[in-house]
Amino acid sequence: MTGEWALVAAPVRAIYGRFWRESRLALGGIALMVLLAALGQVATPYLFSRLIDSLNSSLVPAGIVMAFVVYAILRGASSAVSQATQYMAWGVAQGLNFIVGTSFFERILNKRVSFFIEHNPVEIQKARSEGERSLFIFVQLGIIVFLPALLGIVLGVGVLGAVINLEIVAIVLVYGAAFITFTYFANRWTRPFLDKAIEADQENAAFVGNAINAMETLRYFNGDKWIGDNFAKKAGEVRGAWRQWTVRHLSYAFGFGAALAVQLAVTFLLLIPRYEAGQLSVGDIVLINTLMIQLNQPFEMIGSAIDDIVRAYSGFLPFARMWAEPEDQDATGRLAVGPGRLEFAQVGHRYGETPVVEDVSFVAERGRLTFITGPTGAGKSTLFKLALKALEPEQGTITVDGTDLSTVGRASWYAAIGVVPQEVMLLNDTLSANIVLGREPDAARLERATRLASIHKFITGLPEGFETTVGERGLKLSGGERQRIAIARALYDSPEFLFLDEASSALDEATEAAIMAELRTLSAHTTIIAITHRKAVIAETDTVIRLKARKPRAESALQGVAGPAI
Ligand SMILES: Nc1ncnc2c1ncn2[C@@H]1O[C@H](COP(=O)(O)OP(=O)(O)OP(=O)(O)O)[C@@H](O)[C@H]1O
Repeated sequence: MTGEWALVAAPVRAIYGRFWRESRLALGGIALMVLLAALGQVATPYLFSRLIDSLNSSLVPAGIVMAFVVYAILRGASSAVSQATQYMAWGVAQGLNFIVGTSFFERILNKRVSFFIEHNPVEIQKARSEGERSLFIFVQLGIIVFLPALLGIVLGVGVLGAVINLEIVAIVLVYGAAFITFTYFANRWTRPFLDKAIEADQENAAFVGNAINAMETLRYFNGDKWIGDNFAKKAGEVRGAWRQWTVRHLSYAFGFGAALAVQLAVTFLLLIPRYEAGQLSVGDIVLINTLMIQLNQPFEMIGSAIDDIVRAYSGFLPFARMWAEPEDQDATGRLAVGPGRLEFAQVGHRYGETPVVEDVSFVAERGRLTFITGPTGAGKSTLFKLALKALEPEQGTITVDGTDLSTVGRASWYAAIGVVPQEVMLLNDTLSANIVLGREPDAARLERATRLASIHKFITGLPEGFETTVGERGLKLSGGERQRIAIARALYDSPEFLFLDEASSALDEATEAAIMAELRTLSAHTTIIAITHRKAVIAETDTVIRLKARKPRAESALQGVAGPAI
């Protein structure tokens, strides 16, 4: 299997496997209806041709009249079954959409941090919707095109061969084979344009995601035109590739038309002498004409389905690539928190070839705050990412009350911690939803956390209180308000460990001092580790880990207080 096929096969197998398990009964029912519709499509013209041949006198017997009525009923039933099949197929395929969407989302949730650094939401959403469309098309084509078409061909050819003659069958088959082969090659020749269009479209989605995130800043720099032009350039690439694809296909369409003209001409040249010789009746000619048109249809359907499949395959690639990106490996161990001792022992990490954290050792305990300081880019946030299991240490170990953190499952560790990241992330939802964030709602805990974070008065002073919505990324709030919401969120569950990454950088001195005082009272029961650039927040009794740029190193606490092991 080539790399690309293997890439596509993995999600297709997983998703269709689940689809089959959940929908096989409905799929079986649809297959049965398809069979009935195909039988009807061949049986009714056959019956009609025989009825026409039986009309050889001006007085039509009552039996023949009844037979025409039966023909009409059969025709109606066959049409009803084939319409109903399409709607049933549509309904079943909607079930597939549900499976694709949920499986993809589950998969994305387990991706590594690096995935979210490389891809923005618009790009991910675009890949998901295209992937969903492609997998839907494969099933839809299978059920309402390939299966009926193949049955139609088999039955139609059978009737033609049995009733008329094998030459006509051969003509139909040659035409069909030529049609499908030509479509296949036409798609191979146009595939590069298709891939280019889809790739450019996906890049454009990433570009739009980037631009929307930075829209406010772009405006202040008069960047609207620059961004608009860039978008138009990329959209132009998409349009150009589609145009080239379309022009090629148009020229192939004339080839198909010529093939059909040749097929019909040859058939009638063969038929007319036989009719003259009395070997064929008028009914036979009507039957041949109907069956040929009916038989061409499935071949043409298969041809255009090949078109759709090739397009869907290319459209599926961004989905498959994201599906294949590595996931976070999780351990299964559960953490039993004791006195709350977090220890880094000779921990090292590098991004690519660049060492960022080297040989860092320290201990964070309860009873005092632990601060990590150092110049910008020294690796402070990286140290947090290691402690938060967003990155794995390449050297050394991180232990929590003696348990190696690498053996602890994320869910277990995250149940014990609270985190305030450097960049606060708020959902466009209410203040309470942003603080509770899916945990058990509890008014008392909400009040306690917001009081500790010095934001309770502000929230209760709002007309809608905790039900106030905060806007996209929380942009209806000030930077300091967002930061205090993030602190309240981290404290909501009374965590055993609290990680603060420059959590008070946007606060005025008085608010910062008030929050720090609250945190100091909590430190008896919570291990608190904070990154800061502000010396004013550090007390004499705190532990300080000072990292140095490029060559990080942990130092003793300020003014001789027993500090970390280096
Ligand atoms: N995902 C990444 N890939 C490559 N390099 C990275 C990545 N994340 C951070 N770095 C680099 O690692 C170094 C340390 O980054 P880190 O964010 O840990 O620094 P910091 O000490 O927290 O800085 P600041 O005080 O400015 O927040 C920086 O030079 C940064 O450019």
